[in-house]
Amino acid sequence: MTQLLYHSTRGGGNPVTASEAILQGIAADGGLYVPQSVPQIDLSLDRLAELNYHQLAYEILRLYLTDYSEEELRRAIGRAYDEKFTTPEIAPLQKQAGVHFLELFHGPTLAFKDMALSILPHLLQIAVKKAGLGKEVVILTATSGDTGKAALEGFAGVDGTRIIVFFPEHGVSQVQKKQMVTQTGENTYVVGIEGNFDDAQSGVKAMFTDKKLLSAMDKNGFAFSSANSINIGRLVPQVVYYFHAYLTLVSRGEIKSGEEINFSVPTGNFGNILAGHYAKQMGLPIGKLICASNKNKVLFDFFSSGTYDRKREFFVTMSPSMDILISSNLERLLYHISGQSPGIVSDLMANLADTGQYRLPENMQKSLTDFVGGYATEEETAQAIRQVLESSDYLMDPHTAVAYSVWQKYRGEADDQTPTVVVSTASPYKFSKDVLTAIDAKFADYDDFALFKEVDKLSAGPIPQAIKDLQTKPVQHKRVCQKDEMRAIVENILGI
Ligand SMILES: N[C@@H](CCOP(=O)(O)O)C(=O)O
Repeated sequence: MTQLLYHSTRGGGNPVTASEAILQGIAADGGLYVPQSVPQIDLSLDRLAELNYHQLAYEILRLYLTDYSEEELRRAIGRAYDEKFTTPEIAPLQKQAGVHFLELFHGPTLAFKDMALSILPHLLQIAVKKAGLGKEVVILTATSGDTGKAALEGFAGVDGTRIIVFFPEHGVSQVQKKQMVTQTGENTYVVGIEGNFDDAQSGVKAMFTDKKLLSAMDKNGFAFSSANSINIGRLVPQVVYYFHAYLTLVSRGEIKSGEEINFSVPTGNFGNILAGHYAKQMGLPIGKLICASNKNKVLFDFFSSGTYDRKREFFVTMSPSMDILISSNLERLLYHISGQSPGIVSDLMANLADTGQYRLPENMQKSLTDFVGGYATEEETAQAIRQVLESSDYLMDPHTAVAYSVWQKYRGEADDQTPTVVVSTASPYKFSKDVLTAIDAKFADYDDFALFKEVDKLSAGPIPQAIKDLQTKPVQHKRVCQKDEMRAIVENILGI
């Protein structure tokens, strides 16, 4: 098979192999690695429909990670998708309320991030060996709630790595925070910041291109990588579940092979939905990718107007993982729809950095037809939770509820009856208080932990083992910093 190489969206440096891109996390010029071309599936959908999740993952991953051997990939897949997932299906599909929910929260941390962060540490360790790196890899991670815990779980105790997670001290759910600050493992560091996710992500990205810091890291035997979806090693495993959802519908006779379906995806950093876009580009029959935002509707405005404008009020919502105004992965989409022009992407990104906004040229705007933007207010999100519980006895978390609400509005407005998969990104247990308050205001007086039993009563399945004893677990991490202290914290942790 010919080698698939990866380029920086901003054109700097030479193309790199998949393992090099995964190891670096982000390109040296601050751009994101993108495949030089999106590979095409080389097996028929009918043949793919015969495969289980592991086999399917191999068939997708081998097309992107061409410098990994078959044995390396199969072993990594086997170790990633094992009994850490509470269902052998890995990503079950539930037909409820006129739609299909793709449940991606049956992994160890109860969020879709497990789908990629269970395998990324294995891919990274292989990459370290291939590169003969001889350095400790420091995984710098910014989180708005879910990535952080999934990354900690994936990298805790992994030889040759340290993981440092920055999260908004006042912008995640109680369960999300407790999941992170109780993380054990000598190579794990968790730091709250007095700022929002965008501050955390910008601080992390700046460190990746900070020459002085990089030189100090190098001298002391460290190298950075990333567990965020800016790392292509996060995105590729996410492509798999789009295929899995489609093929499950074919196997169940819900659709005919080749028929188009839509996906409604709750999105903040644009990584999840971009993985769906790659699946479509690979040949999966996807009609619309519905990009569902919460009250922080920067992506909705972008798709409606062609202008990206992050200069606006930032809201803390009941879907905190999507409280994001700088959607990193949009840069990759811009690269693809610009005809792979690093010059255009660099200009747009420079505008974003300098003025907080950019406007797409007309021809690029016309290339956005795969996507439909929509958003749900807090009240619409709560209403969706109530409505689906009442009609179908099915309990959604607030992120999933955003995607459901946006899909409903889109279907009505566009009169589009295409079978649809709502990507269900987190367990309702992670947001017990908000979920239950959406149903009955009396629950607003309780905390997340006190309400696990109530969630259990509402057919969400038994309280997951992963969070059963969370409330009483000892706190391991107490660091909190200002947003301009992130670099100093990293230097302190590494002793450089
Ligand atoms: N929703 C995320 C924010 C970071 O996104 P990522 O997909 O780039 O890791 C979170 O929960 O942290």
